[in-house]
Amino acid sequence: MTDRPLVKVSNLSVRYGDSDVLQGVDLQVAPNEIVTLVGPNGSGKSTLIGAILGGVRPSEGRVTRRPGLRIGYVPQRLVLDPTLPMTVARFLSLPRRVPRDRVHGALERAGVPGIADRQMSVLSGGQFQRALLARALLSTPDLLILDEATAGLDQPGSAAFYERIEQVRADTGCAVLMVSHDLHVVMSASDRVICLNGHVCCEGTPEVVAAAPDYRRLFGAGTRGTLALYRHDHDHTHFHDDAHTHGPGCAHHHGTERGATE
Ligand SMILES: Nc1ncnc2c1ncn2[C@@H]1O[C@H](COP(=O)(O)OP(=O)(O)OP(=O)(O)O)[C@@H](O)[C@H]1O
Repeated sequence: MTDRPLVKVSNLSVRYGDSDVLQGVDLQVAPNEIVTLVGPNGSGKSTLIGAILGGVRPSEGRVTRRPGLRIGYVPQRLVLDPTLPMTVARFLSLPRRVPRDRVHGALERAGVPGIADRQMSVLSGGQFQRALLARALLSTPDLLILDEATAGLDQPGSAAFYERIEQVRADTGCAVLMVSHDLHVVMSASDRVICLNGHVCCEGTPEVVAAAPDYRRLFGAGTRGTLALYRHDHDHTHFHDDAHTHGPGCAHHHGTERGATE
């Protein structure tokens, strides 16, 4: 296959002190796919992202990035001093000066073309997150990584943000790896969902994961309605019941299930 993975995580374990936060995690992100990581609080999602970004050291296993891979990262939050005057354009030009037309191009791609001269401190939550998205897009990433990028947005705001992410993927061809708590909202925008709880509990298309016993055990069964509510464009014609799931304590997973969202 020519579609060499952008990132390959192999048998990754991370330990903090004597606590195993991640155990035997395998994961790949292929070019152009949208992969969503879900999992309860403390299940190791940010740690896994940190290992992929290179800031968290594995205690076992490894992370392989395709040579020359450009990653754009959108953090969960960024706290700026509200008394510090800073326009969006200037924020995008930190730490390196970026030509004005590239700033405008990135803001347009992020869905907020008109905010370049506004102060960062007056942006709405959704605009602020899009400014962060625009900043991540400046490097024309092959892989966009978002860690709970919609924290603080309401559900319609989150849904709009994820639609924009899909648009960015369509326009630029980048792959997307995102962490989200907004399971119901985000799942319809994902090619593949990976449910993490220290290990990979289950993975597959959104439908497969939503139906998986491990997912339902972790998040309850009442998600289908909302999942359906935020579905858009994707024409899923069938449901599977054969999720790639594993019982609690299982530290490995099989191949991935793809293709239902094409
Ligand atoms: N630098 C660190 N030192 C020690 N323990 C840490 C460190 N970073 C994370 N942990 C612990 O590792 C576990 C996993 O944390 P992590 O932030 O990866 O989970 P998460 O799934 O992203 O959680 P959340 O959904 O709440 O953001 C938690 O118990 C956390 O306290």
